Amino acid sequence: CTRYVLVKNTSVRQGIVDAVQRALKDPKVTSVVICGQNGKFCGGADIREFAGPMSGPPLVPMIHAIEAVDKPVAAAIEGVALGGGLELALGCHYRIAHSKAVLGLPEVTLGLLPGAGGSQRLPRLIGLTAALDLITTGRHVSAAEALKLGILDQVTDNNAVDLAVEFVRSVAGQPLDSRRLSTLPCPCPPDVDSLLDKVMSKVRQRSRGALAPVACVQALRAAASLPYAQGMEKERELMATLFNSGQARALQYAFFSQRVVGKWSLPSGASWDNSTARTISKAAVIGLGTMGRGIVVALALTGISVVAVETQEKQLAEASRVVPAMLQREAGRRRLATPPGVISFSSNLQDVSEVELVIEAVFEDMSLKLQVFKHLASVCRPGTLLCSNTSGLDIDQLAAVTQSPGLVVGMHFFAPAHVMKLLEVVYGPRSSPEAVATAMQLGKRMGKVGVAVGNCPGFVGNRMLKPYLEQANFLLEEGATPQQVDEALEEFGFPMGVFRMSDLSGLDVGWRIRKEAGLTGPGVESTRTRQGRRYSPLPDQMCEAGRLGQKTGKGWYQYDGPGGRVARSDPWVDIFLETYRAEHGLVARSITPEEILERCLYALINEGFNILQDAVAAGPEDIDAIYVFGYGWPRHRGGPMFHAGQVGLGRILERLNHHHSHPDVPHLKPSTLLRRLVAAGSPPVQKWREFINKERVHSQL
Ligand SMILES: CCC[C@H](O)CC(=O)SCCNC(=O)CCNC(=O)[C@H](O)C(C)(C)COP(=O)([O-])OP(=O)([O-])OC[C@H]1O[C@@H](n2cnc3c(N)ncnc32)[C@H](O)[C@@H]1OP(=O)([O-])[O-]
Repeated sequence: CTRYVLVKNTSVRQGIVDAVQRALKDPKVTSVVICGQNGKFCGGADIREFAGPMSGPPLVPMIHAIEAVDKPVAAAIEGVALGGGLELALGCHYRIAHSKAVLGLPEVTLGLLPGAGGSQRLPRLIGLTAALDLITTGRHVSAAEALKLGILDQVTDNNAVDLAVEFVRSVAGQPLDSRRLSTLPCPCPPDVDSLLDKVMSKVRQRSRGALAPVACVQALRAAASLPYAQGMEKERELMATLFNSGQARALQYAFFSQRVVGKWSLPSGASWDNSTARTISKAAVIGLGTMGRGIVVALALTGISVVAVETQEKQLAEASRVVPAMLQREAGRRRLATPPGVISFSSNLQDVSEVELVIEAVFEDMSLKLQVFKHLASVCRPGTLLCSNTSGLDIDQLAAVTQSPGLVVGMHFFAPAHVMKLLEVVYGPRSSPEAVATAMQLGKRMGKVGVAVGNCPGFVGNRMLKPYLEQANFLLEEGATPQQVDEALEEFGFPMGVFRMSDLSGLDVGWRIRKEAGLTGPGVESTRTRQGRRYSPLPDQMCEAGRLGQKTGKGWYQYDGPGGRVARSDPWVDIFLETYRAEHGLVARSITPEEILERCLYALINEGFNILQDAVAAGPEDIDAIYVFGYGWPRHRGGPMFHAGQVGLGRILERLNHHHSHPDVPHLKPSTLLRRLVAAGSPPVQKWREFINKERVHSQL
């Protein structure tokens, strides 16, 4: 057994082909081990190669050639064997892995299917049922699970390559027929058709218009019912369709966006690679409402010691009971043996004096937050980082009441905070790079997708949501029903339409904010114009009627009672809307799903362009990651800014101009950046950052 070293990513395929051929010809070689370099087997195909023509030997014949070799070939898996990497390992006769290795076929998450024989070999190895689960979800499995499933032959805590060498030597000369997966039948349960139908309907329901999960089931149906060669033909056909789809491009863009946002930069020039983060081991959370409790759990799961402070005794008692159970549950879900962090509960703000970082999570009220920040500034030791979990208040105003405004940032979590992936890290004009770096690193430790954003009302996510919600309300005024609006958005791919979502989160949240902004409340006239802009008082009137959403059993829909989850249309709402229109002299018209999507989505996208123009987000990827990870934007549509590029910037501009010129919809004034991008020939989304920077230098924005 001779070791051949395979070099460099771009030449990996050629390297494997050459090495296997040499091994075949060399009579001294009795067996072969394929391994990776630097402790990593293979993360799969290079996704960046998908944009252009593929060079080098193609993967499928290469894997067939390995499988056909008449000397035993083992894959020694360290680190990862994902996608094409696992498919390569499935072409080997044996698979030996290190206990920390991770395996999977995540192609579905990139809008593809395992297109190098994975959809045909894996079910032949582990059976149709288990293969359906792995391939349609794309989930990663540990070496221990892979061993149990039968993907691996052996797992070791020691050197996997050494074990694989020893192993293949021991089996040299033994027959290999039963080890060539392409020659085996696919183990299926007796009711195979009903299983496939069930999985297909589950996948269709879960994926909301995504093509890849459906194609994965089709490929597995072929594995279950056709000989290997015909199954491969089906895999090839399905892969060709997916490969050229807009969805695959969107999902691959989303994969890279998630990584781009980690490489944050601030307008000052500070960035991830020139700023140092502090390592936090002791933190505090102030306020143990829903958000505070989730944040405590998210911190404790990283192993950080947390002081959890709540001044209201009743709330504190409840949190002390509920939070440890939440932690236990979440640790179980993440398969952590014991919850690592230590939590101490307190009603005394003085107890945060020794921590390195505080996250304030009290009620969304500026005067209350200012009070807490003043108190923290006097209690905490100098140098403590002070963070606010605000969803849109001014970070700079909070920083101004502390001695070290550079150490203040926003950390905007999304409910439930221990589950949702998004974290907006909000920097004010005085926030130091160190504070931003620390918050971003802390987010990463918590498993979040952190996005650094500038300080403005609503930051990025909620600022874009405002015009989207406004348009949804205007559509009700003009003749749509909540169901029509929600159905159009859900058909687009959102898990929930805007009105269902509003019922879930509570209509009173926005009501309180509008009251604070002087837009509604006692003494404010009930007109359709407020502060010089079109305004819909519909949601305020719903709140005034006590319809706050699911918690009151009634909102835009009716529910089985307070806390009910199943939304049913409510004739009360229809009468309410008719009465409202009559009072304001509005004549209901028929509104198409296309108009609903244009009005809601293009309003949101237009605000995204304004945000880029104002440098509140560093690039379109930041906005897209925020919407995919925090606002339910369908991942297979990339994100709002990517979607704008797919639709065509010229088309978006034309439709915004059209709606803007409508006398009753004066809100949709196209952003200057959008106009300039269209004038510049609508460059692809990957070029916008560069374009914006150039425009800024030439003072065009
Ligand atoms: C015929 C077709 C056959 C086949 O069925 C198709 C496939 O295999 S489809 C593929 C199926 N495979 C997958 O879907 C696996 C996708 N990859 C992963 O899940 C994780 O990256 C991995 C677990 C491997 C490492 O996680 P980690 O340690 O946290 O590290 P990280 O995530 O931060 O990445 C580090 C850097 O590597 C980059 N990069 C990574 N992978 C790829 C790639 N495949 N390509 C290109 N680039 C890739 C990544 O962008 C980043 O670049 P940068 O410039 O430094 O920002």
